[in-house]
Amino acid sequence: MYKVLITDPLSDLGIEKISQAEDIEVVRKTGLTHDELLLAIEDADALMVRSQTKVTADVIEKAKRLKVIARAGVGVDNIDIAAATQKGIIVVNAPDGNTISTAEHTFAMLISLARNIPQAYHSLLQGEWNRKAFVGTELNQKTLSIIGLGRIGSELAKRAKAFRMNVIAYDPYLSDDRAEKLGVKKADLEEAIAQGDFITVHTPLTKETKHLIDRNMFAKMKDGVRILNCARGGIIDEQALYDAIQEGKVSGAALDVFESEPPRDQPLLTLPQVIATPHLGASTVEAQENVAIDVSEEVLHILRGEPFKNAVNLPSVPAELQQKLQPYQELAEKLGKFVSQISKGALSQITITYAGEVAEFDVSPLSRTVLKGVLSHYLNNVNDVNAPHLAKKRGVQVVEQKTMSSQGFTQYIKVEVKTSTEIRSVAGTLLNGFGARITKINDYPVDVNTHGHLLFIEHQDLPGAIGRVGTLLGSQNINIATMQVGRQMIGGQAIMILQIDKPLPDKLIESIKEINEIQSLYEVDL
Ligand SMILES: NC(=O)C1=CN([C@@H]2O[C@H](COP(=O)(O)OP(=O)(O)OC[C@H]3O[C@@H](n4cnc5c(N)ncnc54)[C@H](O)[C@@H]3O)[C@@H](O)[C@H]2O)C=CC1
Ligand SMILES: O=C(O)C(=O)COP(=O)(O)O
Repeated sequence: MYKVLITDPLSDLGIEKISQAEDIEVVRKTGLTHDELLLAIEDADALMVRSQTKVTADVIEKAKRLKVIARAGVGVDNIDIAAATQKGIIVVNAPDGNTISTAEHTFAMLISLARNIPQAYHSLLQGEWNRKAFVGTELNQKTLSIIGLGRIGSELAKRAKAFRMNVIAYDPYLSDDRAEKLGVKKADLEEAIAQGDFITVHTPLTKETKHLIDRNMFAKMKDGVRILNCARGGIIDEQALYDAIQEGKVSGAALDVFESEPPRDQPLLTLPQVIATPHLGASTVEAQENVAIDVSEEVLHILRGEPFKNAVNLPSVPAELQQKLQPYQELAEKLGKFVSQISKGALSQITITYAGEVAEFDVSPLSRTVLKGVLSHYLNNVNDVNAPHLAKKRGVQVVEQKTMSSQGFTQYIKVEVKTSTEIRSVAGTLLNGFGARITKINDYPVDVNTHGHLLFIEHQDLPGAIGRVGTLLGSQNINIATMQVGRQMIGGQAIMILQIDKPLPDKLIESIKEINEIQSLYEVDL
């Protein structure tokens, strides 16, 4: 039974499926204090949040079973991704579910800002009839500068164009083609800042975008510019915005988000030029259902070990590629597991070589799986998420290469590890109808399947050595399922790989090691 902890208000309908799943216990606890969260997270397998819950490093540290943090929305700035990654916890979000709602909310703010609707309504409620104070401005033919033309920025651009606005956009990842398709003029940041009658931000909040719009930027804007932030508090420097409004440089601002939420004693909210909403961009019935359904599905997939889509701390793998790589995943992991279990000494380098058909793909997801296989021999809780991070932290160099030489196989993967004392390698292939096979160990050609419990023995190729091992195993009632031998030359160095039905008792291992011709023995669990 998996425990899924939900600590922010999520749509009932959106979480219906996960709540009814037989292997899931859903626990909803909203409005927790930080200390209460530290307690509640301890035995949770999954945590589902919106923007309110702060999933800080100490929360992640306290979690003993946590496998996934799911953000029912887009921005993940309330989650310490680095801490989650280090612990191998997958972070997923719902990147598409609230796009339209947030774009529509931003558009509502844009019109409200242009026509002073909130201020006029407020004045009317005060018993006033003041038509002079609230003269607005048309959107028609005005320039809207969009900083960050992602999902929401793009939807906003379409709506602004329908209102006959000139839309210009700054986004370092915006291609000419996409800008053209959207009918948007691509600009650099300075241009977008200098030309906008309205400037709106739609980037994530990151180290790079924190205070992207600062005092310097305000100085470069048109006099009377209007500013919108329906993305994240902190992208715009709030103090600089306050000063720019007071100086008359900025004639109005519409804010849905704040550096600290809920804002307390926020000076911007005392200014008549500022209109604001309490982080309502994604607060529609539709968006909340969408994001809750999306992350519930992701959580179910992750807990059940099935493929999932929207991990924030794993590079995204297109579905088509994922499908092509799927058959190789098991081979990649088993090669890593095998080679690490037959190596001694401190690990310093892992070289992964791909040849044949598999080398035609982007193999980086497979390399992660190889790393997971290798490192899980040395460390607990290694997975695809934290494997590269752990390798780096331990100073293990990872080399990924492709070669033309596939050793006669249609596809071929070789994993070589270098330790402080030796170099070992294990290679394998996928055989039609037989699945993953290990085809080479060090320089010995073999044919071993990738399941169960194996003994890998290095010995001198002398008559009787193999028989003595067999006799000892038989005497202890250990059945040998399959056996492979290989040698470099008659009487020289040789290997034996025995597939046995159960692990050996320590005493028996010692007895085998005492046989004269035996040089080393490794137990390998695959
Ligand atoms: N107010 C609300 O309730 C909501 C707020 N949001 C916020 O809106 C943000 C954007 O959401 P989406 O459009 O869905 O994300 P997205 O990932 O589709 O778009 C973000 C865009 O920002 C661009 N970008 C990144 N760094 C940049 C930089 N330094 N300068 C300019 N552009 C940069 C990216 O290239 C990308 O195109 C989210 O990160 C979230 O913080 C999202 C949903 C609801
Ligand atoms: O999706 C986002 O990034 C949002 O900001 C929406 O936040 P919320 O889920 O409404 O707390």
